[in-house]
Amino acid sequence: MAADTAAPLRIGIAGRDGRMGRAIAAILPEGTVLAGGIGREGDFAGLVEICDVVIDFTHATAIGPHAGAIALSGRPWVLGTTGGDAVDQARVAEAAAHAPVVQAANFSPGVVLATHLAKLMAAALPAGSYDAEIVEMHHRLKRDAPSGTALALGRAVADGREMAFDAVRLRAREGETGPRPPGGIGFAALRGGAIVGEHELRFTSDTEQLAIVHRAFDRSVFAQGAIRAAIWAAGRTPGLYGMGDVLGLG
Ligand SMILES: NC(=O)C1=CN([C@@H]2O[C@H](COP(=O)(O)OP(=O)(O)OC[C@H]3O[C@@H](n4cnc5c(N)ncnc54)[C@H](OP(=O)(O)O)[C@@H]3O)[C@@H](O)[C@H]2O)C=CC1
Ligand SMILES: O=C(O)C1=N[C@H](C(=O)O)C[C@H](O)C1
Repeated sequence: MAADTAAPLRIGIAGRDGRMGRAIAAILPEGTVLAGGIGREGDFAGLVEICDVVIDFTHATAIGPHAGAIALSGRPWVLGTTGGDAVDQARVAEAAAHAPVVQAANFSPGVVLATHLAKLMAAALPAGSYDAEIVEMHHRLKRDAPSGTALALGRAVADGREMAFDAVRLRAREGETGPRPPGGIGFAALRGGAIVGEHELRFTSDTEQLAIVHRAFDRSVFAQGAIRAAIWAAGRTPGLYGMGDVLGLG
């Protein structure tokens, strides 16, 4: 008997009752079904078992344990959680050796393009004369800073300049900071109200400034991207993918 090709894609949401989990559940399209969802006390490995793909918007402390469960199951994982460290990222990479993993600090198409532009601009504007600074603003409940998107933009600038990001990243300024180190990439994180997500990358020289600005007006822009990534990831071979892959941009 032929396989039932009309079976809906079973999507699980880790962080189901959070801001992003609710935004995703609200717009799941035809051809998909919400198979389950969990909060912080939930059984992630159990959720993975009953789904074709898991979308994960939770907290940085969950990245490592969730990556372990994904590696064991081989199930596709769409990871939007930010705030993880290098150890978490190593666990994500390990999971991606066993399962298709789509990871993005920001699932909006505008940010995919902004990140690409950031790299091109950084390659064109000499680091010695154009100072790169990234300003982000988010709602008052955001827990990590700088945002994952701000860090991704910073990495793109470092890539464009062929520098190691950790070597040029400038951390928070306070007190007697001394002059700005040449070639550094600075960050400022603002928090307030219900702002969904704003990012601005500025290249400033002695005589001019060039900037890219992205503003998300509604979480549905991230939710749509994450759902698109989930549909794309189902049935893929293991690997660590980004939204550029999902959108066919490489
Ligand atoms: N990549 C992107 O495009 C975007 C990424 N994000 C990122 O997604 C994450 C979630 O954001 P948001 O939805 O606003 O956050 P919320 O605080 O609104 O929701 C977080 C959800 O995760 C659950 N949770 C909290 N701590 C843990 C834990 N230790 N283990 C497992 N689950 C946990 C919560 O459970 P409970 O319901 O039990 O409290 C809740 O359901 C953040 O890292 C944020 O930066 C956000 C927007 C877009
Ligand atoms: O926590 C948020 O809200 C957001 N987090 C992501 C990030 O840290 O970059 C993406 C978006 O800016 C909203």
